[in-house]
Amino acid sequence: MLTVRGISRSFGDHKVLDEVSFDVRPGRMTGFLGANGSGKTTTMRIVLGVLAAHGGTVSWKGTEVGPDNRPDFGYMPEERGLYPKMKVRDQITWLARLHGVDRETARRNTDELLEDLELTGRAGDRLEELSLGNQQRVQIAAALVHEPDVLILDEPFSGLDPLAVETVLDVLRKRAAAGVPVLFSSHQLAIVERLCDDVVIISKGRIAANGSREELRAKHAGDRYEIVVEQDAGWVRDVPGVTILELDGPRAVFEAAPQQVLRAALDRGEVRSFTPVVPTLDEIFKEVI
Ligand SMILES: Nc1ncnc2c1ncn2[C@@H]1O[C@H](COP(=O)(O)OP(=O)(O)OP(=O)(O)O)[C@@H](O)[C@H]1O
Repeated sequence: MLTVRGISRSFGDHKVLDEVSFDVRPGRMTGFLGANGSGKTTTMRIVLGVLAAHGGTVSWKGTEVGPDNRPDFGYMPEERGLYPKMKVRDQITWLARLHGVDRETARRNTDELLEDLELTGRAGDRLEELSLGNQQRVQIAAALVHEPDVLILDEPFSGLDPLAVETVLDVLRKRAAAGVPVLFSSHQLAIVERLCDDVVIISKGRIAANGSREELRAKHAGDRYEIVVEQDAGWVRDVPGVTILELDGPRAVFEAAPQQVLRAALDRGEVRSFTPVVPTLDEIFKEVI
């Protein structure tokens, strides 16, 4: 497990990170969410050791990370930094070799990744000849080719079309399933909602929410319900203690007094459905930041 504890960092007088703590668990995809400038990239750079913290620790498998025991990170930076003139396959293989991977493994890993990322047909093209979305896939291959212990990806899904998102997702899930902790930032909440096991939300340099997707949903669920009956549901507003949030013919969304509403509904006729309303990640995000 990768453990971040009490990380702080300032730039001049500006405190950008204030006691940031969270875990990235092996075998799980952890989404790192926050508004622009909330401190995601700064946190990732400190985790990677390319930027110093002014307080706090990063630990890997229970031991504080230092120059001697840094795990092998696969990093996809926000500023994509590959060579535009170099051919795709040569570039990925070369990056693997830079990480100390032997020639044969480097070639094999490169070809497997290009296949998984549906780039085999572009392997001999220069990077600059590819569309931006395909260049993005090459960046992902570059982060993964040396079989890193931990994956840290800054906005890996930005600029990808929905099919490309699925392709990249499959590749990342495969790594997570093999036991690699995967931390990635994203502004695309719908994607995070669908694919993340764990979610960390940062706001103005502080952790605003943190936990498994289900834990967060349950924690922020409140006392909200949806009922669908046969006839008009307007009577729900007369049930004592109830606050109506939405009313649309036979459907009502309301807060509080669920048992009273259900009883009153059954007295009147058939109940088509009655469910607690679980908040979306989008709603949780807006609530906590
Ligand atoms: N090298 C630096 N010098 C001064 N300020 C910096 C530096 N790096 C980051 N900052 C400031 O730290 C804050 C957090 O920036 P950071 O890049 O970590 O945010 P982010 O959450 O990754 O944002 P985005 O979603 O826009 O990528 C911002 O106010 C930024 O201006």
